[in-house]
Parts: sequence; C-alpha cells; structure tokens
Amino acid sequence: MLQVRHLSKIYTGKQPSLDDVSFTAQPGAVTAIIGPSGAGKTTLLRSLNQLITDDAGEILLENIDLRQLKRRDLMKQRTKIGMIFQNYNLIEPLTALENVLHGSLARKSTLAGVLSLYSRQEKEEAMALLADVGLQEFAYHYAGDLSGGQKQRVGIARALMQHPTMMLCDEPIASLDPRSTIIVMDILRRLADAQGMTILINLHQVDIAKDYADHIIGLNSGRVVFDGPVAEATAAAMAAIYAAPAQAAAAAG
Ligand SMILES: Nc1ncnc2c1ncn2[C@@H]1O[C@H](COP(=O)(O)OP(=O)(O)OP(=O)(O)O)[C@@H](O)[C@H]1O
Repeated sequence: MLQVRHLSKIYTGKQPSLDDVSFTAQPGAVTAIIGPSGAGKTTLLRSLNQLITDDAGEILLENIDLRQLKRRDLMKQRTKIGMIFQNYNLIEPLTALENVLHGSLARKSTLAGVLSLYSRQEKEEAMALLADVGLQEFAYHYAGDLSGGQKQRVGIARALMQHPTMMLCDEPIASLDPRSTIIVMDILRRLADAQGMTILINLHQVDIAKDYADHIIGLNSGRVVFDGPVAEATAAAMAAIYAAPAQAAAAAG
C-alpha cells in the first residue's frame, strides 16, 4: 500500500507544484491521477519515486517512509517501484530482450551490472516477461525498430524485471494509437488484478481513466480536488478537476 501524507513541492521561487497532497493507493487497485496540464501529475510521480527531492511530507510504501531513507536503503526500496514513461526510455540500439534484462540491474552488484552479466535464469525470465506482453517474437528486434505500442510493452516488461510491488506510469498511452492504448491499459489492469500490484497512472484521457481505474485522484494547481472511486467521479467532480486554477483554488478554500 502507498500512503502519501501532506506532500508538498515548491520549485525555486514558484507556486507550489504539489500543495499538501494526501491520498492512499491500494494494492490490487488502479489509481488514475488526472488533471489539467501543469496540475502537478508528473511532479507527483517523480516525487513518489524520490527522483525529485527537496519536498516535504511522507511517502509511505509498505509503511516505510521513502523520504527518511539514506541513499543505499532508498535504492533498495526503489527496486519495488517500476516506472513507465510516455517516451518509453528504452535504449534503442539494444534489442527488446536486452532492454528487459536492464530492468534486473537494480537488483545486481555494480560490477555484474557494468559487465551486463545476466544469468540463464534472468534471460529466461526476461523472455517469459516479453511473452507475457505478447512480444516473444520481437525479443531480438532492436528497440528502435519497434512501434510505440511495442516499445511501451517492452518498457512494462523491463519494469517487471525489477519485481516491483508498485508501478508508477507517467502518461503511458499519450503517444499511442487507440489499439495500442487498449493493449497497454489491459496489461496494467491485469497486473493489478492478477498480481495485486499497486498501479498509479497519470492520464489525460478521462474516458480511459473511468474505464480502467478503480480510484481517481484529481489534481488542480498541485492540490487534490477529488479523491474517490470512479463511480463518484461525476460530471461536477470533473468540472472541478478541470476548472481554471483560480476557480479551483476558490472551491478548495
Ligand atoms: N523542473 C522544474 N522546474 C521548475 N518548475 C517545474 C519543473 N517541473 C515542473 N514545474 C512546474 O510545476 C508545475 C507542475 O508541473 P507538472 O509537469 O508536474 O504538471 P503535469 O500535471 O504533469 O502537466 P502535464 O499534464 O502538462 O504533463 C508546473 O507549473 C510546472 O511549470
């Protein structure tokens, strides 16, 4: 379970990008984070993984506050967090299989990592993960030659190689066509249902959020203006989430 308490982040000399954000994300549930451009969605995900520091509050992953950890312990906890990016972040001159194997680096010694030494078991696991996302026959294709949807599936397999308990997905379908969108969202939904993972997804597509998520967090100007089950995300709630910043601030008091 992820519990976020009073999380705030101010980039130098600016309005808060995250303003006293609190919510809980449950294992086995898909939590969609929605809100207008600049609402703080990416900042929130990066903060949850402590890629952004100088923030305030508590980020409790399985009751351990990530913000209180020393670097070494944070690295260890981070292996439990898989990240999925809009632009995939693959190494394009490497094959799909090699990209997936890279996901195991977080769990390895530096030397083994530098030398890219992978055990037979790791190679079999990476192949199995590629098969799980429907890409077995593309294992030896260069990542740069794959379609956007295929790249994103490689990105998911790579994250799964870390053995995460939580996935943070930053606009994972923003660059995908409708068919690839469904394939990727189905995979993320399955990870929650079948493996009990905690899945957080930043989304711009409200209809996709309603179709796939259990829970919605609505952000506006760095504040949580909606936190509830999909069934409660009414038209009025949506209007508040997507209101102009001044209106949203007035409504939030
Ligand atoms: N590195 C940075 N330095 C300074 N300000 C930043 C930085 N990153 C983000 N911001 C500011 O923080 C606020 C939130 O940005 P963020 O990218 O988190 O929003 P978002 O909801 O993800 O937007 P989008 O939907 O457009 O991706 C914005 O006002 C943005 O200008």
